[in-house]
Amino acid sequence: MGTLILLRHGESAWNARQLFTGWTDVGLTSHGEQQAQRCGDLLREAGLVPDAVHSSVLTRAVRTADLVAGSAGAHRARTTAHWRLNERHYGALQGREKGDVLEEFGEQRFRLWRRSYDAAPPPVAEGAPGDVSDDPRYADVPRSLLPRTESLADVTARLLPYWHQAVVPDLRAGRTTLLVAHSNSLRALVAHLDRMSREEVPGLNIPTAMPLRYDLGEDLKPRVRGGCYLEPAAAATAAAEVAAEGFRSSCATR
Ligand SMILES: O=C(O)[C@H](O)COP(=O)(O)O
Repeated sequence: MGTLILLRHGESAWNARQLFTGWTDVGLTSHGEQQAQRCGDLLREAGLVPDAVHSSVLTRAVRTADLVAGSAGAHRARTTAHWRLNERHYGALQGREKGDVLEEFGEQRFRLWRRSYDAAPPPVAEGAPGDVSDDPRYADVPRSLLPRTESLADVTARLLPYWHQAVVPDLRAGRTTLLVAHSNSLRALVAHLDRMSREEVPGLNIPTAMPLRYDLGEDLKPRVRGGCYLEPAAAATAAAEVAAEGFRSSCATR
C-alpha cells in the first residue's frame, strides 16, 4: 500500500478572520501560501513526494495542492479535484464570525454544530448566498446531492464514495497519495479510518498546513491510530488553537 498524506489547506482569508467558511470559495492568505510551500519542502525532505494528488474543488485546497506539489517536486503527480472532498457545508453560519455565533447561541449549541457527529447547522434558504444549486462549478452534480447544510455524518456519506473509488485505488497501486481538503472533510475521513466512537469525534481538530501521514494495511486499517504528523509538537499546538476558535480571551479587543 502507498502512503497516505492528509493535509488541510493553508490559512485562508476567512480562517484569518475566524469566519465560518464551508463552501464559500475564499483564497489563501500570503501566510497560507507560504505554509503550503513549506509543506511541500517537508514532504520532499521526508521522502514523501506525492505520485497522486486529490483535492476538493475549493480554491484554497486547489491552490494548496499546487503549491505543495510544486515545492515537493511532484511534477509528474496526477492531480484530481472533486466536490466530494469539499469542506462541510456550514449552512446559515457561513460568513458569520465564530465568536458572534458562540455569543448568540451559547457554548452548547456552538460546540454541537461545530464538532458533533450528527448535528447540522440551520440550512441556507433556497437562492440565498451559500445555496450552490445554480453554481456552474457544480453543474455536473445532481441537484439533490448539493447540500444547504451538513452534519459530519452527511460529510462522511458524501466523501466515502470518492475515497473508495478514487483514493483507495491509488494507495493499492503503491502510490504516495496526497489528499488536500478541509477541517471537517478531513475530520470525517480520520474518524472513519480510525473507527472513532461518537464520543471521540468532538475532540478531533485538524490544523491547517500540517501533513498527517497514514500507513494503512490491506484492510485499510491504520498501522498507527491517529496517523503521524510530520511535526507532532507544532501540530498539537495548532490543533489546540483550532479547538479554541470563537472563544475570545477576556482581554481580546474587537
Ligand atoms: O469552514 C470553516 O469554517 C473552516 O474550514 C473551519 O471549520 P471548523 O470551525 O469546523 O474547524
